[in-house]
Amino acid sequence: MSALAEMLQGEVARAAAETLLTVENVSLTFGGVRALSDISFDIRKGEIRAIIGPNGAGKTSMLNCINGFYHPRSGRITFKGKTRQRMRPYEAASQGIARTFQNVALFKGMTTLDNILTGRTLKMNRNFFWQLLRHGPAMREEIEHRIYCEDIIDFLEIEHIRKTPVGKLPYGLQKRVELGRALAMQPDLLLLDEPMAGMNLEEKEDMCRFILDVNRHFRTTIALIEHDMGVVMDISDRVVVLEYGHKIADGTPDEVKADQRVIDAYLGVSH
Ligand SMILES: Nc1ncnc2c1ncn2[C@@H]1O[C@H](COP(=O)(O)OP(=O)(O)OP(=O)(O)O)[C@@H](O)[C@H]1O
Repeated sequence: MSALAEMLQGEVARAAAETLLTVENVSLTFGGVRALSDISFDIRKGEIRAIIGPNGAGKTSMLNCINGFYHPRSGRITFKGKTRQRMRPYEAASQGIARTFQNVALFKGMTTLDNILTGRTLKMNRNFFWQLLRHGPAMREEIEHRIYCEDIIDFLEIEHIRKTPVGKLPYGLQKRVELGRALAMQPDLLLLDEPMAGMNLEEKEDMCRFILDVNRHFRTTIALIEHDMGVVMDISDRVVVLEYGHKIADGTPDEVKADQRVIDAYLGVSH
């Protein structure tokens, strides 16, 4: 093999190794509404990838396709080298995709610790019988899961609310607990749907710091939807922009910021 061919092969292999998820020509419709039209982009291992766009652009629908909640009408999604046509949310979760929601989705009557422990469910090996007995291997396993969750609680600086029912917590802290539960799944890919929605400035700054820390400390790849452009441009490695279900731009924050179609979309210029 020539030196050039070898080099090219190396490049291809490296690019493949660096890509965690590929979305290819994905389309999704609801009755007459085309929520997504022929969308393609990728997410590289270790990056923070933002998905932005005006209201109704298709951002949440895209996350829902990635985590198996919606099944695209056409196109395909490849995660960790495995291409799938249809996948259910629990299969996506067991393969390493965790998710938080636009409106917090926690068990409001349960404590912070118990909510975060629910994130370990898929990691539990002992069956229901052992868990009922709370004895032997099941007991040991539960202790290990609790230690793991306590570490996450320390990491997210929420020790003071570990025994508080989450329904009693302010919204910003509930969002942090939800992040904790997703982290408890030890995901390869973390999907965050508007993690800073409804937060005040201080809460937003905290959440930004935690997202960056999660990315660096756990090396978790993150895809996030966020409306706050300052935040998106500050913390993302790359940004994909949707408008009316179409992809209109894809690149670094600087590239996207300078793109005329993006400027028009955000200023409401009709095409
Ligand atoms: N379950 C559904 N049934 C019918 N239409 C839907 C459904 N989910 C989304 N849509 C439609 O698909 C389009 C894209 O919606 P989506 O929620 O993905 O946009 P979005 O960019 O996340 O918007 P927002 O920023 O307001 O959350 C919209 O026209 C929306 O009305």
